[in-house]
Amino acid sequence: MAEPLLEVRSLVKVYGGRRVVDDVSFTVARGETLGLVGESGSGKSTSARCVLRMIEADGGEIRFDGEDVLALQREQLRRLRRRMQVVFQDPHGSLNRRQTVAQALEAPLKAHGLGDKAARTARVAELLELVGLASGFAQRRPDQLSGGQAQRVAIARALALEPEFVVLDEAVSALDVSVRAQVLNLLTTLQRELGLTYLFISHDLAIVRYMAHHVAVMRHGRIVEAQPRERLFAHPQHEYTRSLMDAIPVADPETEQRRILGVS
Ligand SMILES: Nc1ncnc2c1ncn2[C@@H]1O[C@H](COP(=O)(O)OP(=O)(O)OP(=O)(O)O)[C@@H](O)[C@H]1O
Repeated sequence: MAEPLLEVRSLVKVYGGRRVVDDVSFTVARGETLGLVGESGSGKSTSARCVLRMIEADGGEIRFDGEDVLALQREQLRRLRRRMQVVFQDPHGSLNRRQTVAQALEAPLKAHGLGDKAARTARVAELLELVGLASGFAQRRPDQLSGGQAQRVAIARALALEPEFVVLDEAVSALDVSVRAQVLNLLTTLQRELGLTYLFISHDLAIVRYMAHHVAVMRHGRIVEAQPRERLFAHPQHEYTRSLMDAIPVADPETEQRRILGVS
């Protein structure tokens, strides 16, 4: 494995006396994608939120580029937040209805005091191009965007501060199948071009297979199995992983890829 950008050791999060994240450990190599897969409620999002310090962990250790994330104070945390971003499932829900696309993309730049108005406008144009949207989208509002377009805007916003690491939390789950493929391909291209590292969260093992270099399977707050993608699919070790595989409608990888891509 390449050098890890993110290392999570024995992470614990407790809600109402229940360990919803229970001794979770994983690493994500720089420039690669770790797929975190498991049924709803298994603790995937909670683990990611702890990594991003959106919520506070109750135990364990998180290292990002060697830095002790859980020990960071305000100003250090602010610097770290530029380097780690997240894209959520609901593209429209994550955008402010009253803001134009340009305002949404400028917001993180303003929040970090980056550039003057002209520089920010230029950056907005650059970001739109990066995610395959024409410059005219800058003046649209969320209700004038399709689900796929809105998710491209959410991705552009996540990239505004040039992060190294992006959490994609069910980022394509709400999209139509054909649009889903386009957004997945966009994410792959962005990873290659910008050297991004992804934590790709999904309940859909078929999509994880398409995206991830390594896969960690989560159940009831624990990682039951973690392997390089090829090995996991060739030799699943855990019964639960096998049951997730059985739930994939088509076992043949080529047919399955066509299903994800929405081509028949
Ligand atoms: N703020 C909270 N307060 C109480 N319980 C919570 C909270 N957030 C999450 N949980 C519980 O923690 C468990 C793990 O939730 P989590 O969202 O991490 O799972 P998940 O695998 O990401 O599933 P999903 O895809 O449905 O979000 C669930 O049982 C959930 O109900």
